[in-house]
Amino acid sequence: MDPADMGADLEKVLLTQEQLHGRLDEIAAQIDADYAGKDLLLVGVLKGAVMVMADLARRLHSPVQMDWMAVSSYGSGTKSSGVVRILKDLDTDLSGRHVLIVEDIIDSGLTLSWLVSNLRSRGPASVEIATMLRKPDAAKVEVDVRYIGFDIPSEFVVGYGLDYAEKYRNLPFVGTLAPHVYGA
Ligand SMILES: O=P(O)(O)OC[C@H]1O[C@H](OP(=O)(O)OP(=O)(O)O)[C@H](O)[C@@H]1O
Ligand code: HPA
Ligand SMILES: [Mg+2]
Repeated sequence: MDPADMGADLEKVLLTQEQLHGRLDEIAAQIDADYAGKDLLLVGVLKGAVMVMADLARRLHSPVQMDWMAVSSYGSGTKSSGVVRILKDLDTDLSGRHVLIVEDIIDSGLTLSWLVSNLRSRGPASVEIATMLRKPDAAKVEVDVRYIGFDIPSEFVVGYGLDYAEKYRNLPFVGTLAPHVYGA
């Protein structure tokens, strides 16, 4: 897709579709090797993780299970307050399971840090994280991440599942928005 298709809303492309897919090939191969002989449950975090989940899962060679959670931070306008509410819980019992959480981005880290301890309390055999993007300079809490696509600067990005006001998730690449989109 040409950035021009979304009007003049984009400022720059940070990661192309080819870069995202190339990195997913490598991560999928690592996951295949690490979980060889084990039953793996992928847990996608709605809605941002939809694209990475779909593209990662199709690259894996074992018949994984996929389940979804929807969570929401609340607090007055803050992005991730660290206080997280479950909007949709898993359908799967985690006892004894090898769980791999699939995320689009770790920004402050608050969402995942909460989610990891929530899922660990359910008696799984293991809980690890795969994220397409991470903003190391934005971390408010350290999260132990097993698989990382790319470290990126602390800029607000959209595309490949990531939204601004619920839009732009369908861009096949990751980019930044032009200032006029934010009303600047
Ligand atoms: O590291 P953090 O600062 O906690 O931010 C990362 C989280 O924020 C975004 O989700 P959001 O809550 O916006 O929901 P969405 O996935 O539906 O866009 C993103 O998809 C991560 O889940
Ligand atoms: O940079 C971002 N873009 C979109 N959604 C997000 N959620 C956390 N960080 C981001
Ligand atoms: Mg989001």
